[in-house]
Amino acid sequence: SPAQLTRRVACPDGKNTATNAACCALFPVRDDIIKNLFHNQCAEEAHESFRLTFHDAVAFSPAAEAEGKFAGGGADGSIVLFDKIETNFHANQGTDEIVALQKPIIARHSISTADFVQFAGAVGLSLCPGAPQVQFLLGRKDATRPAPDGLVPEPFDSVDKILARLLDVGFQDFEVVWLLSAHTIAAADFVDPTIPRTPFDSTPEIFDTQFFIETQLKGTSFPGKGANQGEVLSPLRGEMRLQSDFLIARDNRTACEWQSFTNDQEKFQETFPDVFGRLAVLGVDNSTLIDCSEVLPVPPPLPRSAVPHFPAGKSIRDVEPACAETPFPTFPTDPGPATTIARVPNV
Ligand code: HEM
Ligand SMILES: [Ca+2]
Ligand SMILES: [Mn+2]
Repeated sequence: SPAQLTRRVACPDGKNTATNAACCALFPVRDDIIKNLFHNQCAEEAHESFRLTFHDAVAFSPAAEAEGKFAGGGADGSIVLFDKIETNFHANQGTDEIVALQKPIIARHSISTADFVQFAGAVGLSLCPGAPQVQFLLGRKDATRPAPDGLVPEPFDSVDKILARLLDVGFQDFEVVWLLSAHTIAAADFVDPTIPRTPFDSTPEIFDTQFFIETQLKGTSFPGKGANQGEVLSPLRGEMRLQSDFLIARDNRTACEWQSFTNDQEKFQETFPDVFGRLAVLGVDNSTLIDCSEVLPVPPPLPRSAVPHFPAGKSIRDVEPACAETPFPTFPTDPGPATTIARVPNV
């Protein structure tokens, strides 16, 4: 196979080999992160590190740059390097905690902060069953100045605003849907600060398609006292629904793409690496980067029991279909009484 034809070098640690000697330095970083930051689980810290990749990278505006303004360096580590400034931006609420946990780890390795942010997020993703294998490229330069405020999407932004912002960094409407696959392993701490770690789907510990199914169900209640800025009614007790996810699931530019993921784990897994790979190098001169994807762990497969389903108590009658071209697929309903979704644990 092509892999066997690639010459590998022995790493100085005496344990690992790599296709490029520069990747050797990442093995101890990976092991440190998995053990001491994630405790080997797809839980809060892995989710937050994964989210941080987006908040660092998306703070970049080619449109503003074309007008001669500095508008962020993209995946340049600025959210960690200038954390006193950037973690105070409203859209970055809550990122201060994961930044504080990442800093001592960055300090004990020789890796750029910009690379660390993207690497830690990719490693976090790889701990989640069902996640696809993504790329990791090494060699980003660190930021010398903070990104300006206003570039990270907010859950109360209009669909027009979110799509325009992401188009500025190169993502088409349908690719915004691909990116939002990330919300299958996600929860909110600050949308309703009285109920931190309230998940966006019933399975925040696995990278499955439930997020796309559940966001299409009619909203019935709030997980907390409700109607916070950026929050809309959710269909399940203990589940948080962002207004932005609700609207993008129902907008005629994105609804059919959204629906197409509900019953297609294969498409879901194949599309995410493309958009995540591009996100991870926003603003970066990628001609000098080295492919170290081999250092990332291979994600565990989805458990066989994880098949697309309507949560207990829900059926096709609860769906608010929004794709005019294709009827919403139907799924078996989980047995039992309607359940309350547990909050994501801290590990
Ligand atoms: C496009 C518009 C997006 C909006 C408006 C948005 C908004 C949000 C909000 C409000 C939260 C909850 C934050 C909190 O209160 O703790 C959240 C969580 C999260 N977001 Fe997004 N997001 C977007 C796109 C993305 C993308 C592209 C990624 C890809 C990496 C992503 C990854 C995550 C993750 C992993 C979490 C969960 C963090 C945790 O569980 O601690 N989001 N998002
Ligand atoms: Ca999930
Ligand atoms: Mn969180």
